[in-house]
Amino acid sequence: MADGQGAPLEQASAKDTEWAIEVRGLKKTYAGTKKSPPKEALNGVDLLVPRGSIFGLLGPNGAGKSTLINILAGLVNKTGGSASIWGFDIDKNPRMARASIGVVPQEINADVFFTPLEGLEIQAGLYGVPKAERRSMEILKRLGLEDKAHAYVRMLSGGMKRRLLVAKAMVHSPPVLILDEPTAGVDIELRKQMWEQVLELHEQGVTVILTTHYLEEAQELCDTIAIIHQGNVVTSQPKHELIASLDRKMLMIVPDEPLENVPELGDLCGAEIREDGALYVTYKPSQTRVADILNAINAAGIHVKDLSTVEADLEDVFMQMTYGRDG
Ligand SMILES: Nc1ncnc2c1ncn2[C@@H]1O[C@H](COP(=O)(O)OP(=O)(O)OP(=O)(O)O)[C@@H](O)[C@H]1O
Repeated sequence: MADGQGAPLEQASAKDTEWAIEVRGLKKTYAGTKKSPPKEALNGVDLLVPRGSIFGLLGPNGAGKSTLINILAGLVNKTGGSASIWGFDIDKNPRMARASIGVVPQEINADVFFTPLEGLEIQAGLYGVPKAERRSMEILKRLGLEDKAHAYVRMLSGGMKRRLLVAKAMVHSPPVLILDEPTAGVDIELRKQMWEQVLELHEQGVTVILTTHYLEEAQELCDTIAIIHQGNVVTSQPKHELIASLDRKMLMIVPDEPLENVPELGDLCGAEIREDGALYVTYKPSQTRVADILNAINAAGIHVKDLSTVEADLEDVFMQMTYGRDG
């Protein structure tokens, strides 16, 4: 919890670092039981989260994301390796490390006995934030809950309850906020609202780390992405570099007459015909020029009516980095 010194975190940072989170060789093995063997959930994870980023932590079910978050939040003990939050090592300086991070959990476990304002005040007390320094109303305002400050929590909508969880994670003004599946099971409208909140927090200088199963969410929000798979980080880089590294682009070619057979294009690219008779071509931009594909299509006697390119997206990367590795 907070160290009670009231020192701004920027000044108090244990060492000058550009990283919000620095994880090296992190390991976690859950003890086995009579029925199940020990489980290696993290096998030596290295992860650097730049300050000021919106960082997406992706991975299939059971990859180890929650384990990693829970170690950072001080809820699970690591088996090996090291982790620092805002320059504070979680072993050497656990209080400052914990004061530097806010975690918004997956489940809505809103406390029905308190109003949002009371809930925030209690949370601030738990973190040792002195009364004079509490900003509960300001935080509620920031999250659009000002007029619900004195409402019964059970009367809040699902979206408001989620925002209240974010507010609670912010009471001690942590520079790093982790959102665990912030939009799981919410409708599109609420998801968009949540995205706006995340972007606003980011604009206010908060480093945001989020886990999500919605790849379009990571694509929309995050500037940096790590993919974790079977307890290892398989990639961690700026989103655009990650997508470019896939070296895969698609072309949609609409011919004058719908095609019935795939034309002979050699090994320039992969091609398939869509239901409407258009040709869908996949190629590696590092090896093949679009002009060569078009020449081959012309040579096959196909007249092109329309042409569009389709960029690879995070989903393609994710599939290659995770399921493409299995087996
Ligand atoms: N308390 C525990 N005891 C034993 N094994 C556990 C425990 N918690 C998690 N595991 C196992 O560790 C592995 C990683 O789990 P973790 O919850 O970190 O994955 P995750 O990436 O968060 O998955 P999800 O996306 O489904 O939440 C899984 O195989 C899981 O079954």
